Amino acid sequence: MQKGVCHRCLKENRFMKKEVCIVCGASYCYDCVLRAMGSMPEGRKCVTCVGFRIREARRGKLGKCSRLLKRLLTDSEVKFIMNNEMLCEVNQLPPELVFVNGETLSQDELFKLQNCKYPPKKLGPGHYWYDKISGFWGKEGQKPCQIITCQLDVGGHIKRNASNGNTNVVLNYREITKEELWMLKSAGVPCEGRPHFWMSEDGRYQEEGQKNEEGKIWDKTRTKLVCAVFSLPVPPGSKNPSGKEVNGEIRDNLAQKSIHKFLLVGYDKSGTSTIYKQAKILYGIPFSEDERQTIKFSIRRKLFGYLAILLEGREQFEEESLLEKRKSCVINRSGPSGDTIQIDDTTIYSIGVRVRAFSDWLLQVLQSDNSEAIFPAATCEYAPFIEEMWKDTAIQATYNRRNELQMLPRVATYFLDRAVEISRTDYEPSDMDILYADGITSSNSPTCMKFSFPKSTQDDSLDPAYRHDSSLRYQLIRVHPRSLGEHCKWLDMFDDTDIVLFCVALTDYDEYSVDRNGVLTNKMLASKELFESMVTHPTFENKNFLLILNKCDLLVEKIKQVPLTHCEWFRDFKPVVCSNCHNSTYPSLAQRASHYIGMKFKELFRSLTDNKLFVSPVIGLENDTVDEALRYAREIIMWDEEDLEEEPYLNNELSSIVGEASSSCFLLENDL
Ligand SMILES: Nc1nc2c(ncn2[C@@H]2O[C@H](COP(=O)(O)OP(=O)(O)OP(=O)(O)O)[C@@H](O)[C@H]2O)c(=O)[nH]1
Ligand SMILES: [Mg+2]
Repeated sequence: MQKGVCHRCLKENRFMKKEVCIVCGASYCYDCVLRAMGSMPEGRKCVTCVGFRIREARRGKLGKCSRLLKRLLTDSEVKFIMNNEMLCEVNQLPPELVFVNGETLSQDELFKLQNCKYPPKKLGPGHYWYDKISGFWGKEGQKPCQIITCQLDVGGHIKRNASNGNTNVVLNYREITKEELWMLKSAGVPCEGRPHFWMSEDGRYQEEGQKNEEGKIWDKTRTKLVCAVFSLPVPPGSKNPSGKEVNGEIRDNLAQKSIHKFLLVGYDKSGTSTIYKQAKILYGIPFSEDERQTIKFSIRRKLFGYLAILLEGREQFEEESLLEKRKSCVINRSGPSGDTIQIDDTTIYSIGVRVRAFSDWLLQVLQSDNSEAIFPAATCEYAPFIEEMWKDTAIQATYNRRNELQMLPRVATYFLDRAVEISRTDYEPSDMDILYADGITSSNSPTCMKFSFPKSTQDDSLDPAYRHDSSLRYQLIRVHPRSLGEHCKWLDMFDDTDIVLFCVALTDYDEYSVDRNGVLTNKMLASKELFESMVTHPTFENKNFLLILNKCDLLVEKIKQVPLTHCEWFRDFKPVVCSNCHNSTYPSLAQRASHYIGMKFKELFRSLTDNKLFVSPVIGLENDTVDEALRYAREIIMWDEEDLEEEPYLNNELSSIVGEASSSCFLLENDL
């Protein structure tokens, strides 16, 4: 039967949702489903399929009916049918299809497994490994996906290569995977040599041959964070035992869905940490005390750096004005009128003794190697000097000419305006300060946050089933490319990513940085190279990619100074110059440049994957654009979930519709 056709009335309507028989896969439209499926004593099966075993590929969908059925029947009817579907005997998993540590299960063993306190989630036919001592559970050849109840007497003995690890580190007979090795290292477990550890369910471990048992690895927040980033399981907490779930309780269809993962990556300084922090603020995820302290320290250190630039600028201005004075003296002496009027502004840029002493000290410290060590203590101690210095007329005069100081970044103004407040002992950074400050953690280790989207007005244009999705959880993981290794070789640790948010700084086209091999490279080309290695990475085949074109605000200014063709990849950018087109509906040069860059990435993506790249322009420092981009990412994942096996063309058809919902995305989607 052709796709999109109802198996009963044979009418074709590809946009109409259909309900599918869990045995034969036949799909029925709204008008036919009740006639074809009858009273559904075993759930959604054609009348002729009742009594037959379900198609195993559909086991994950047991108990999760479509919106169509919910529209047709009352809540309690749907609940009753779904209950039957999950609990009736013929729909149960046949034990002989489940292998644990290489051995097939008996009915008894399967019962034990399904009814223990923490049973495996989504158990279907297949080959699994189970470490009885720690409770680790996973699919054969893969990293652990869950920690289930330990000491269950099911299946055979675990094999060393059960999870296909190649780290030379053995845990309860099994060689662990590299993700687990990161986890152990994060917990401070010494993994040098070829150690064999014994680890119990509560995370206490002991190296073979050593007498002492070591503390629990699960007590460390860092370990849990690493687990979250690499999708490794943590012990089922007492607060949230999953024990009862398997016994047929129907939970909300959406709540059952596992967490959706967004992987945020971009070349150096493309703005990933800004977007990450923006997301935290947007979705109400507080910064931890640790993060706040780290950022406070970095703000203060930066402030000292900005002050130093001001001080150097002052010196320069002072010298210039002295020179100017000398010149004007010469002119005055030889002037025809004999006038002796002189404007003496040298005093404006000269500073007092105390400020000069402080200034000398600061410049010296900044140039020394151990400034890191001096700063934390020094910042508070010198707060009174900062105040005095800030009030100094010479400094203020220099600050007024800050546009001439090339070394001073734009963001400096934000912090310098509040220099006195920031250097006080009781200063605590606000969310805005954190956003404007650089970085989020002191190292470049991956960071992640779980969040859900608050309901917005835009959501009304979405499918009703997704409207109230505060129960849906998302995870944003920010990874620095440096921690992905050469050619992104560590990328496979993020194999369960739902969508990659690839961030590009639009202003990179005329900027350069030194690459791994010490060669000066155009940053846009370096960004392109990183994009290529991610897109072509074997584990990322067929992944959704959303290109985030960041720093739109800065592009507007830069494009006036430097043409886009500066970058060799953009040589054929020829915007039509239209002298009469000054009205606001006509796209600006920056908009056209950003379209064009988006299009270049789209072309590249299509040539590498045959898939469609989604694009979203963003200003990292403005919350609404970041919100829009993340919601767009959510929409893209949703289309994927709209059962693509039934309607594979949905993706393209919908993109323009949804484009309208996310206005800034629309611009690109439509034009390209
Ligand atoms: N004006 C403007 N500045 C931005 C924008 N996005 C980021 N920035 C600034 O660009 C700089 C780099 O941004 P980050 O978020 O630190 O970039 P990153 O990707 O984390 O860079 P790494 O530290 O190399 O990982 C910071 O000073 C940000 O404040 C933007 O959209 N507009
Ligand atoms: Mg950064």
